[in-house]
Amino acid sequence: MADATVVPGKAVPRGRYPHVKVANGFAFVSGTSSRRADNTIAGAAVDSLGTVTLDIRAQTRAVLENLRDILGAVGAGLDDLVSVTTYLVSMNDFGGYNEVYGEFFDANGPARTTVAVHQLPHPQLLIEISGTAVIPQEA
Ligand SMILES: N/C(=C\C=C\C(=O)O)C(=O)O
Repeated sequence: MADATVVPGKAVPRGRYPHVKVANGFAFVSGTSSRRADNTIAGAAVDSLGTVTLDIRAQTRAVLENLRDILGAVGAGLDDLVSVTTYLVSMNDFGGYNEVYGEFFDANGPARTTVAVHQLPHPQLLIEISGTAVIPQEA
């Protein structure tokens, strides 16, 4: 059986897909950004002149916190992730991303793949992460 969940209080998916799908004890989390429920983007600031400042560290932190919240909705957490795939718009952001990632995980964390992509679904997004977790079973 597979259960699809759109998590209340999180940014509404901008397409016909769930935040997370549960199947056979695994939680498959859709690509997740730093977008907030009000559609603003953590780690993106626009000043009065319209100058946009994007912060990979803030975006990475917000993405991982969003993943944590989405996993929490299906009884899992970041520690239950077994695999993640990270999409960066620029490998110039790899250092900042990697630094914050290391605050959340160590070498016992999920298997990880990081790739650069041409674009993400909003011009202010620098990073998106998808992942798979094993949901802890109650004894
Ligand atoms: N996962 C997708 C987009 C995510 C965007 C966001 O979280 O802001 C998708 O379109 O497949």
